[in-house]
Amino acid sequence: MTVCSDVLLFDRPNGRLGMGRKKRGAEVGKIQGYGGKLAPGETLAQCALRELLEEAGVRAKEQNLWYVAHLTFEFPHKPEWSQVVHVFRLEHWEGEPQESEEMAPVWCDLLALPYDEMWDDARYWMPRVLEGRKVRMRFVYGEDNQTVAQAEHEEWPS
Ligand SMILES: Nc1[nH]c(=O)nc2c1ncn2[C@H]1C[C@H](O)[C@@H](COP(=O)(O)OP(=O)(O)OP(=O)(O)O)O1
Repeated sequence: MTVCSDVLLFDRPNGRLGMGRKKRGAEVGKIQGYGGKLAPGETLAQCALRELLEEAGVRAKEQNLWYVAHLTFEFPHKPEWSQVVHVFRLEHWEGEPQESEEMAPVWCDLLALPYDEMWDDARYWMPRVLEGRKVRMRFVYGEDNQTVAQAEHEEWPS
């Protein structure tokens, strides 16, 4: 299955979360973290920082990335969309997110995230991540490829 890294810019002092609105691809119009597919030979953290730079022009250090979620998305009716996404929270970075070919930056109020404009799974896992919990979940999307049909917590391997 495709593997992706994903970064959430956690601007705690200002009570906001930095994400981007997708300008192209399957998720056009959706608000989501900055991220993309793992390139050969890359670690998840390297991928996260590369995608953040490519999509938002923001630089950050690996030591400031916090691993917060392991998410498996299954699309039985569109298998090519199925993927595993590793989510990192970032609290320190350099620069202000800039619009790129792929994303337009969006700052969201941490207390009122725009779940209606995000992937349907976000409402299940993001509140937990924002509470500081580490999450491992699996989602199965329904026939419309837009609505979560099944959501479950998974065990971390011991
Ligand atoms: N269901 C979902 N919920 C969510 O919150 N984020 C998701 C998601 N599905 C994908 N993402 C995020 C993870 C990652 O940041 C990004 C991956 O999207 P894509 O597969 O479109 O990758 P890209 O086309 O950006 O990859 P590259 O071509 O490598 O840049 O979308």
